[in-house]
Amino acid sequence: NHWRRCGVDGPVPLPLVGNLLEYILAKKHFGEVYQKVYKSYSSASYVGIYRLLNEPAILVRDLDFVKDVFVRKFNAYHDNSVMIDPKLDPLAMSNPFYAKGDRWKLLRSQLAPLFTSSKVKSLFPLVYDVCQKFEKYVARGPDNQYNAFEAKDLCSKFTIEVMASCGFGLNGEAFTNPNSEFAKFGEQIYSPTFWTFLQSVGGHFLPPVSKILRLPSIPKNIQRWLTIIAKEVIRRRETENGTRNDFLQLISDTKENDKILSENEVLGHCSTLLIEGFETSSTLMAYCLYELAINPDIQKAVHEELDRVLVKHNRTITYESLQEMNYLNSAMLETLRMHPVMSATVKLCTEDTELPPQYPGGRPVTIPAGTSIVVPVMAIQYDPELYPKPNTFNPERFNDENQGSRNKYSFLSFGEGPRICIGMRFGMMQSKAGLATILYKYNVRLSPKTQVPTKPTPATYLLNPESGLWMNFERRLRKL
Ligand code: HEM
Repeated sequence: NHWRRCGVDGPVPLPLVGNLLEYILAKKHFGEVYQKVYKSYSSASYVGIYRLLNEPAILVRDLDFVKDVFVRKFNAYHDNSVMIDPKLDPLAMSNPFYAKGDRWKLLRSQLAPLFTSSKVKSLFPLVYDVCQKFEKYVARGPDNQYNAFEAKDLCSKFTIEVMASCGFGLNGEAFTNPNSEFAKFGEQIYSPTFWTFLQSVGGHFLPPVSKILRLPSIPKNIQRWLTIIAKEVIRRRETENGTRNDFLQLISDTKENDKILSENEVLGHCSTLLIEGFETSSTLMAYCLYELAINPDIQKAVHEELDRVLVKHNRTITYESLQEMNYLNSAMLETLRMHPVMSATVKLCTEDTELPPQYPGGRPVTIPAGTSIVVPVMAIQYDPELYPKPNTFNPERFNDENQGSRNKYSFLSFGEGPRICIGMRFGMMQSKAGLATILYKYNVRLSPKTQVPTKPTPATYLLNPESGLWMNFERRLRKL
């Protein structure tokens, strides 16, 4: 009765599971469940819903309200509606994504200097080295009974290797050693399993239950492993007196009030970058390859751009050449529109706040502090009023002209405002470098094993293709 009493319209909930029955039965990803609600209330600026254990939440529809949440009323909506237990998850305590209030401000300010354009550019040589390994690995061909590469797995190898190198200055051996610690880490933390499903449900919807079940956001053995390698690398750097241009060095050199950060702070930040940095980018890369494989004309246009740009750069991918690949950039943004890695962002309203009327001519409503605010990113990015023919992959939506004429808050794959993804520039750079490396040399074809259209698995918090994205790479014959 909560929303009925407040005079807010919304779907009738079921006991315990609220409006998330299909999610809890693992039939749909929660992003798809929110999309269904979004579509059913087309004239409302928001909808009153219930999440698990019938927690009342507001699902935002109107883009002006979205702007309030991310920017205009940031004071009331600055925290993410996620909770972690410091005892269970000491490393995640350094991740700004989980941090609240002043602690978030501090962590964000410590990380921000790492992501300026010049710092991102300075990391490019390390990314380039990994691109070379990536190319060699693909050239060797798939090594499985399906005679095809699974794109998510393939691209994760690339991004794990990049993060091992750019984060810690280590060789992750993701391409050469199937038992490498880095490869196992990637698999364990993000591959869809019953554990990741429980962790997603517990950590993001039912924090008290996750506390009782003792479900950390990062598995304990991974926390131990990360701590050991980071400490070892920090010690080695101290004794060798070496410097290397990577995240670990940049963080170690960071000063807070003229004091360098403690070893634990450095360790916490490195683990944040490793965890946030690889899965998001590999998901973008894998879905982009999938979309290009099922849209051969668009793939052809990407190839033409690569040939045109790289001929000017000695047929070598450089940081500068990446800046000239505008069409590939648009294809990546269109991929993120259709496959937003975080299909919904959930903020916490931290003070009693007046909302605009739900329907034109209605009256304003005050919601209490503690209410979760769901921004249904996937639903907004599939709204035909914002993106006509939303199921069609069309990179032209992201050329300068079309992007400029659309409401800024209709594209939320990196969030917006003061909490926008801090690693956006680096994530786009590493993904673009990896994609350009492969696409310059190969045509991408889908293997019959791939389900089209692809469906996200409900078992992971971030978007993940349910039955994989299987594909083959055929060497391109380029005219000289
Ligand atoms: C394609 C790649 C990526 C995508 C789609 C992505 C997406 C996102 C999204 C949606 C958020 C939440 C924004 C919000 O709370 O409103 C976020 C936050 C964050 N991302 Fe990314 N991300 C990507 C790459 C990266 C990389 C490469 C790093 C670091 C190396 C990174 C580090 C972070 C951090 C630390 C936060 C928390 C920021 C805060 O709360 O202040 N991300 N990202």
